Amino acid sequence: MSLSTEPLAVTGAAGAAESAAPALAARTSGLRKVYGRTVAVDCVDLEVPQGAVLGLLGPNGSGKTTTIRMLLGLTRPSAGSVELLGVPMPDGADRALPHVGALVEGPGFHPFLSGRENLRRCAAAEPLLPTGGISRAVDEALERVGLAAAATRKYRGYSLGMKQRLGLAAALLVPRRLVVLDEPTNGLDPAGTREIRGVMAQLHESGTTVVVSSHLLAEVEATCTHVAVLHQGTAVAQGGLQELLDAGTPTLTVSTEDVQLAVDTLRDNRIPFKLDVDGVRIELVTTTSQQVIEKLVLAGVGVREARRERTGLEELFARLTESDVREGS
Ligand SMILES: Nc1ncnc2c1ncn2[C@@H]1O[C@H](COP(=O)(O)OP(=O)(O)OP(=O)(O)O)[C@@H](O)[C@H]1O
Repeated sequence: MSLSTEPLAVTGAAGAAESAAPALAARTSGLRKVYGRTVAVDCVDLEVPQGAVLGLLGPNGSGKTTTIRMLLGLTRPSAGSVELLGVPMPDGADRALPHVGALVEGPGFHPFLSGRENLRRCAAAEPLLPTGGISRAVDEALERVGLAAAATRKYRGYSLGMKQRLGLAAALLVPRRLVVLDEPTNGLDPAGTREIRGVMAQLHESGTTVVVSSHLLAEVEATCTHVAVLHQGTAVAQGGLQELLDAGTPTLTVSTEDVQLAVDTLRDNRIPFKLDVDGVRIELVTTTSQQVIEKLVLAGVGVREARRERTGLEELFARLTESDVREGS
């Protein structure tokens, strides 16, 4: 991935963020945050390519929210640097943030105002939104997150999913170059999750860069083009999702009732394997799944099911979360 180190020309109120597109929508270098004795984030070099949907993946407490807060200038790094849309943070916050929509740590809405009234207040504080455009922007944002029908209801009567969607609507009041979402589907039912995914897909199609944190691999796999895996505050993997998925050694799990015959066949063919719950598991290092299946079938092994699995990212993420479970026990 090429890095743009060129300083961007600063023009007008929004400065660099408006004048040219940096190669990376966000970048951190040697990012570190310490709270007392807790090192929440350490040595994180994050690169968010323009137009990517980057999943910040990691178990609870791995530093996702802290990283996002530093990206947005909500907290100052103890060490290292952050660039958002080509400008340094937090000092360039006034220039970058009008182009960034964020849903972090539950939005602060007024409980006794309706969803629409709340959004109008948010809209009035948007530097890029002219006063005359507020009503339309609010209605469009409500429509986009599926809250148009509930727009006049008081915020305190909203379900968790509706509150989350109103937060997303606030983040989408003006076209953004970058949208940052911290665990946006937390606590949502499947329908709410689908709606948030739909909005993310729309953002991606329109060229908006998205950073979304999650502790769920499946969630990231379903929505992201890129991923960065955090573990105990450090980034242990980063890159294109497909690249990472392809990086590990694939394995083939063969379910069979003829386990002994399968074992003998694999030994005869010098194919390393492990016994699995209902069959054998083969690391596809020197052989392909087709070759393995052919050898087993020719030897008379009744293959009930054969599946390639445990790709690079899954393997890595499993290792992370398993080590956390051990540490916690
Ligand atoms: N304001 C704070 N003061 C003290 N410690 C903090 C603070 N914020 C975060 N931490 C600690 O920093 C570490 C990383 O926390 P962070 O919230 O960034 O992780 P996370 O990956 O977002 O977790 P989760 O998935 O549970 O939201 C944790 O050990 C957390 O307890």
